[in-house]
Amino acid sequence: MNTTSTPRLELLNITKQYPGCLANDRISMQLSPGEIHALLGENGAGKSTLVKSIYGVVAPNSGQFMWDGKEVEIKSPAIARELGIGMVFQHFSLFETLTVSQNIELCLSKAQLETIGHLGSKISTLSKAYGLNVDPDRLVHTLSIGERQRVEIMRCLVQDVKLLILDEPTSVLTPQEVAGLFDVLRRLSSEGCSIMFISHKLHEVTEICHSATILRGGKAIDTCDPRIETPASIAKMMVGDLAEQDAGYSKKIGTETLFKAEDLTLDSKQPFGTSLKHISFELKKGEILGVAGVAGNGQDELMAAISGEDGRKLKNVMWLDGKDISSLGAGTRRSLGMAYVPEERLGRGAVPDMSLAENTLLTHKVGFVKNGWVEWKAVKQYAKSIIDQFKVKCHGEFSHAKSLSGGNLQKFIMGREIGQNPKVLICAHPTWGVDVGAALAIHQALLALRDQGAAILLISEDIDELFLLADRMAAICDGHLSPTVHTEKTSIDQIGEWMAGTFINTNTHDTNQETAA
Ligand SMILES: Nc1ncnc2c1ncn2[C@@H]1O[C@H](COP(=O)(O)OP(=O)(O)OP(=O)(O)O)[C@@H](O)[C@H]1O
Repeated sequence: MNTTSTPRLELLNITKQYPGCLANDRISMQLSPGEIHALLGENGAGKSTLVKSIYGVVAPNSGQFMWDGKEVEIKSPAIARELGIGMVFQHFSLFETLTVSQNIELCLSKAQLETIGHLGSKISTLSKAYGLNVDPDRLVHTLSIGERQRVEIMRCLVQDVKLLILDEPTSVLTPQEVAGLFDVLRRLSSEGCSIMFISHKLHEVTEICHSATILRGGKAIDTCDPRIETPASIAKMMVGDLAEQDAGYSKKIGTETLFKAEDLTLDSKQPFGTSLKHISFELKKGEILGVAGVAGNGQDELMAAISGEDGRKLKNVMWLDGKDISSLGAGTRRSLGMAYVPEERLGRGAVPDMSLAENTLLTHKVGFVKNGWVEWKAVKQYAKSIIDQFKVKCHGEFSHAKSLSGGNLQKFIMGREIGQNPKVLICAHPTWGVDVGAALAIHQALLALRDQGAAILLISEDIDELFLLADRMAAICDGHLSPTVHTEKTSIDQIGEWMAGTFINTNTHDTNQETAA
């Protein structure tokens, strides 16, 4: 990092006012060439708004940007890219039906394309140089989340990026993918590229960042050198003292079986998807079963099969409370007491252009419709109670889902599903993009639901969180589910080996048994 030279980027009093919300309040900061700078703060503190201003997506009301010492107006992402600013969003902005190469081509100017020459070759060269493993000819809809993120990073690299902005880049990556990403970032930094890094995972900030700015309520309230701080000391700067630490929850043993899958085998609908192979497991009343796995190993397909979103009518493979639900649609399964939190919060977890109240109505199958009429008063009250309980920062139950910050929408979706008191909750990445304080609240709500007698299936790539919350653990690899084991009787190493598929043998019917442990 070169702190003596002119800053690569300097922000002077950047202010952004949304109707009823001062998202950024006179923020000033600077970044040197090669500096990895963390932008930290609670959900809704204004981090995404600030980086969107830098990338020309949001127009600030006032303030100045200095780029390599000269004032610039960043009126659009195209102008940002011309300056050498690249951004990887929290919600990826790729066209699913196009290939990797076509997606990257779309954001390049004619002049850039001419300089690059053959784009596919450039992608392959950079892919090798940075260890990104991106195939230019793959269709985006066939890629896992981790792979899509690498495409987004590649999109920035082909443009000779000088400032790379990453909005919560590690939220859905496996430990191995995070390590790979950090190698890329360190290498870019050593080559003089500045990096702005938004994350709620504070141990990552202390590991990789050279500096940090902390936002609260739209204001830059503090700065620090994360290399000499601890995750706890940074958390304190962000949200004050946390009442309770998120560690050592007691483990429970489930009682009767509420949900059962037996020999669930289902071909993937996607050409590059993962077929489910002889999956059998039981979810018991009053327990959390955690499923670890590297993205793209059948988690999405398993979720779709259990929720009924897959749509294919099966027979005698899934039971809820003893009833065969294999052929029932998603809505009917919900009305029988199942609830889901999918991985993708905008689009599948919530309809972006609908209000929070309307989004609540869509998934709540009991109590909101009487004699064919929607009971709006009850819908509004329910949406409001989630907002209050989970401290969702928004302008009320009529805010559009898309106007919420990522973490606040996640809190709302989790609250909406937990609040239905389901018998069975199937949940992917419960705390994706959620700040430390809110993650604690979500963990406690999940545990309270378990303690009330619900059965919870937790699908996640965050092993630490699985070990913290799950009573039993399993791993999914290439569409096979490992045996399950009591969390206290296993280790990260064993689950890591299962994630790599060591449990898969030729007799796949035998792989789902409870281990002797
Ligand atoms: N388009 C919009 N219209 C109205 N308000 C908005 C809009 N976009 C963001 N906001 C509000 O601005 C504030 C800051 O949001 P922002 O997304 O920048 O927060 P954040 O710090 O990135 O949060 P998170 O960690 O949850 O992603 C929030 O209160 C949010 O509700």
